[in-house]
Amino acid sequence: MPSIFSYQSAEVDWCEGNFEHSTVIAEYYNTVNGTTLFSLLLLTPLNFLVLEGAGRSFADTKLSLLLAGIFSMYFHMTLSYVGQLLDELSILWTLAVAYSFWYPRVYFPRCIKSRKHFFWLSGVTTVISTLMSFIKPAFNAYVLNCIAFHLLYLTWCELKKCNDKRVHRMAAAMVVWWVLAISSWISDRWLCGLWQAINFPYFHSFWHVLIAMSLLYCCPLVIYFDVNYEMPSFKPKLGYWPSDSWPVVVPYVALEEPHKQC
Ligand SMILES: CCCCCCCC/C=C\CCCCCCCC(=O)N[C@@H](CO)[C@H](O)/C=C/CCCCCCCCCCCCC
Ligand SMILES: [Ca+2]
Ligand SMILES: [Zn+2]
Repeated sequence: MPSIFSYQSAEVDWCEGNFEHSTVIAEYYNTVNGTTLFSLLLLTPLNFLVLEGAGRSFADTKLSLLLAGIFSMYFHMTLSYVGQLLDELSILWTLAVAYSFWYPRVYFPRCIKSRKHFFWLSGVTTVISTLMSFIKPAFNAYVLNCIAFHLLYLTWCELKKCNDKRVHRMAAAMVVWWVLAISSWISDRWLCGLWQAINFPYFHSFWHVLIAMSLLYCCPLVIYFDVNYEMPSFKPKLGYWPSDSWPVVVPYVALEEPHKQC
């Protein structure tokens, strides 16, 4: 019986052929583009600096994003059962951390009276989901992807209340990247025979880059809404570095000076 750490002991094997470019790395392009995912995920916490400047710390969110990137690379390198679980559980816990810290109070269920209570609710749900993850890891990835639909719904609710064109533009970019990402993920899962027939089984590696792009737009947006709710004396502003008109840009959120209270 193979060890849970051994190569190819995972329940899932992505469309890309194994060990075609290296004897150590099972899925070469998925791992390499996992590195891109990792690098882009490293860029997202730069947005948190503005909040740290305003006296809040987000070490947990940054750490969990970092771990998600590292475990994704380990999973594709080994295709081991442990790699698969680490990959999925790190995403689950990143989502749990993000929900605990960033979920706007106005959307709390009625029975939840404070962020501390919501924190406990997220914690208990995540621990139960973690235990259930061991039952059928291949199914977990579908459940994790469904959480994006809830994020889409929340974005929609927020956009209805917001007239700032920059916010609508950033949300549109986030959704476009996500649609491209999820299409790549699904097509790798469901149409692998077709991609192998045309010798192009690389859609999962595209997913890595595309979902990271979506998160790059998602982070400033989440912080924008959070500042509006939690720090009403500050005015958040969305922008693009180095400039709006460049073809390749890094989205960011900035805080304008607090309004003077007289
Ligand atoms: C201000 C901070 C807010 C941050 C909120 C964002 C929360 C980010 C949560 C998770 C990070 C995801 C990192 C992606 C790692 C992908 C690794 C991977 O590819 N794993 C696959 C196997 O290699 C696995 O099959 C994938 C499973 C599904 C992952 C689903 C992730 C959902 C992330 C939701 C992103 C929302 C983007 C906006 C949607 C409108
Ligand atoms: Ca494979
Ligand atoms: Zn992957």
